[in-house]
Amino acid sequence: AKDDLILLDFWVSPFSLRVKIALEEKGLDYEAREEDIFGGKSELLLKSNPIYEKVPVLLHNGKPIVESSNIVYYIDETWASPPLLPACAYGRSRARFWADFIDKKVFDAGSSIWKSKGEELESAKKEFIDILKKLEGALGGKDYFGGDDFGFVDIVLLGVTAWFGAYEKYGGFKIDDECPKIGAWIEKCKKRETVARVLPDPKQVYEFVGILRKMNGIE
Ligand SMILES: N[C@@H](CCC(=O)N[C@@H](CSO)C(=O)NCC(=O)O)C(=O)O
Repeated sequence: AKDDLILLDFWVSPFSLRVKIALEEKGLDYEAREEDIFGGKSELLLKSNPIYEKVPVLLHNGKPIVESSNIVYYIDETWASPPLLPACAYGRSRARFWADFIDKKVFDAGSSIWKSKGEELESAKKEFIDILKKLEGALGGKDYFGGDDFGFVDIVLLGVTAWFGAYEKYGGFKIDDECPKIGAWIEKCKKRETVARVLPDPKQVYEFVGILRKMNGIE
């Protein structure tokens, strides 16, 4: 029988976005079920991810897989083609290193930008750009992080790029000026049908961050 795939989702979550891109790349049908993460999480979410109570959660024939990079890894191991990770252990370890770096650094550094003003904002912006420069170094002259083909690390970073326009606006910088190779990589990835289909509208993300700023008392 066909696999039953349900994604417990939040439309603007960079982490949910990673899973959607991976599912699209594998050509899988899935149901994205929107969670109200501010007002009231569903019983299914609380039961499926009792430890963090966060989205995304992928339910595969009822079995919950949690943590977005981990879910993308599971998808790649469960549906082989097209491969998102290399076959060799060294290549996989390098991919997981960069996914972990992205997980630890990029979203939090970006959040510091819209959460701060004045001096704090300046240092948050510098920190974010330093992190992007390290990623630019990893990309080098390659088309994608893994080389010639789009894959795991691209997907892990792409989810967060949906918020980059908001970071640029609130931070007063242009990624194309600071990290031109990353800027070019983003444009290339956005041309992929599997990415274009699931990326939220940057204007709507910017408006959402405006709401978050109000919720956090930042004007
Ligand atoms: N490390 C996890 C982060 C998921 C997350 O923060 N999800 C947020 C929505 S997106 O910002 C979430 O579910 N927040 C609800 C809450 O914090 O209660 C992952 O990669 O899946």
